[in-house]
Amino acid sequence: MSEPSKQDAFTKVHFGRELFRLFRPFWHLSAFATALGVVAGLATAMLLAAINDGLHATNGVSTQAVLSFIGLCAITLVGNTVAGIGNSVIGQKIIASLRKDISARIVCAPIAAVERYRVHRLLATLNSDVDTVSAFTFNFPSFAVAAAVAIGCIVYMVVLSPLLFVIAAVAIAVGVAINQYASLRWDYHYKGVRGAQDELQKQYRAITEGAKELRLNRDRRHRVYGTQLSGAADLIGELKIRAMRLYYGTHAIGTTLFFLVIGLIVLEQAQLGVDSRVVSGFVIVLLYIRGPMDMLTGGLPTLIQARVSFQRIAELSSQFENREPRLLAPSEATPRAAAAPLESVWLRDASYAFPPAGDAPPFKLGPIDLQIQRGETLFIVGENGCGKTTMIKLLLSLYSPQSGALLANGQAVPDDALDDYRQNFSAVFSDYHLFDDLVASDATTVARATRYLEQLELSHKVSITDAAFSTTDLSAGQRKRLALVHAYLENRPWMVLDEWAADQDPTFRRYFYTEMLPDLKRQGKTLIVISHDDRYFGLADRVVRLHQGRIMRVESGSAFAYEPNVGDAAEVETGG
Ligand SMILES: Nc1ncnc2c1ncn2[C@@H]1O[C@H](COP(=O)(O)OP(=O)(O)OP(=O)(O)O)[C@@H](O)[C@H]1O
Repeated sequence: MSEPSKQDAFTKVHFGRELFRLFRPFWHLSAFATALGVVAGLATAMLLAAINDGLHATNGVSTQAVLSFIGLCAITLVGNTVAGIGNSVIGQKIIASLRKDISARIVCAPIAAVERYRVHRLLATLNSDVDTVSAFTFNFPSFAVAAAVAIGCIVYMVVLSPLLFVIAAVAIAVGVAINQYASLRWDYHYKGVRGAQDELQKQYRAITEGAKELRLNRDRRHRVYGTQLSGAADLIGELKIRAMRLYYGTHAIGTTLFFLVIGLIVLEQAQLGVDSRVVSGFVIVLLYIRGPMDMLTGGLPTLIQARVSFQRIAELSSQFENREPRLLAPSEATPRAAAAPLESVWLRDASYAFPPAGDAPPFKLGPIDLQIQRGETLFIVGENGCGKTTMIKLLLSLYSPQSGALLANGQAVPDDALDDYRQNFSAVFSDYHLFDDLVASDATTVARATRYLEQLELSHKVSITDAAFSTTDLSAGQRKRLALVHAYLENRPWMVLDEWAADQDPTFRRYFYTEMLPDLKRQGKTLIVISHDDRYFGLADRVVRLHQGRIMRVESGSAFAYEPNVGDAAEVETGG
């Protein structure tokens, strides 16, 4: 569980600058709405003055006073309406842009950074932090209006009676000091809340994605629900209760201060030598100013939460710094260079080490020296955890080598060409994500997809409807075949398949190795296949064997015997 102390390590963020950045695209509307809100606020203060004058008008209220009263009412009405609508529009636009902005950072982030950050923390930022900042930005222009009204009221109080104002100012200063203390405590509590929200998100994932395991394992079920999830939920509740206690305590003190000041002024008006007209005007203003003051102090929790959330977002942004800023530029803005076909890929003395975690030494791949030629069928084999997937992530430029280099056609790939380089590859990872729709919806694509569904023996379960698969509720092996349909449709010259055959039945596995791969090879595809199926190693051109992060051997496929009938028949009969 993250404690506030851990949160202190957050990247410090300049709150004002972040706010400015968010509001900048909408500054016209924001300035207009806020200005009208301020005008409405000042008109309201003038209405108070007019009411006070009316109350003490000995010869009745003049026509001019009535007209100006009506005028002020109209200004208040229009100003408040426009400010309210304008603020809502800005709030919604900021929410949308914040969501898109953070998502863009995730889409463009280095893969290693995304893996390190962890999904539950990303989700917590995408959900709670964005909502918190949105709640604040939504209210921000109203704070500005409330501040303007409060200032208008203060000016009116000074004009009415500097002496009474000094008394009120002392009370306001005490109120501000109390609020300042409360805001510091709030900040402390809310950082704790935010840490617990990460944990809660993690446990939400555990109870949804691990539903089956939890049903089977009573001890884990109690641990996840009874200790971890409930612990996080209770901690959030506890910290929020503490913070709210503080907030309502300070709020109540503020309210009492108001009435104490009013009582003091009314009680001591004779001693203070202040006219009753001034006193009543002052009391009206003090009663009225409570609304804006409540708005300002009530916004304190939102402000503090927004500050913490801004820090979270800034932390994410700083970790997701990317050297490929154009990943989301429209395709036409990044014309595929008339690059030569990818003839060879070379991992030249490349190495990659994961950051250390815990006491165990971090895994290091390499240095590795491996060249792959176009058209080759290369099997990458080795024990679990020897670095096969890490190596293909380097080959696909999803990880950057920490030493050595990745060369395409003998040349280093510059940062701005990495995305083009990757477009040479289709991949089905062992932890693949299955998209349920097709990227293109033209008739040719749909016809090709339908053909692949037939080829992969899925057409009795899945069809294409509105450029999407009719269902993805399939068995594990069938889902993986569907992922392969996407790879086929991409029709890239290089294909990477990470233990694709692992959950296929023996018949289909044999079909994959003996029919599909050779067929792809005949089409000129370069095939990089991670495999544990040693029975089929003989079908590769080369077999690269990794051991503990290093290439142990590179052998020709012909070094492995493949006996087409004996092994397969036995496997099919015994079910693998
Ligand atoms: N994101 C990560 N952060 C830290 N360590 C990692 C990460 N991913 C993998 N590793 C470590 O790197 C090592 C190699 O992992 P990799 O996935 O490359 O192995 P593999 O050969 O593909 O294994 P398998 O056959 O089980 O799929 C493992 O020891 C693993 O613990």
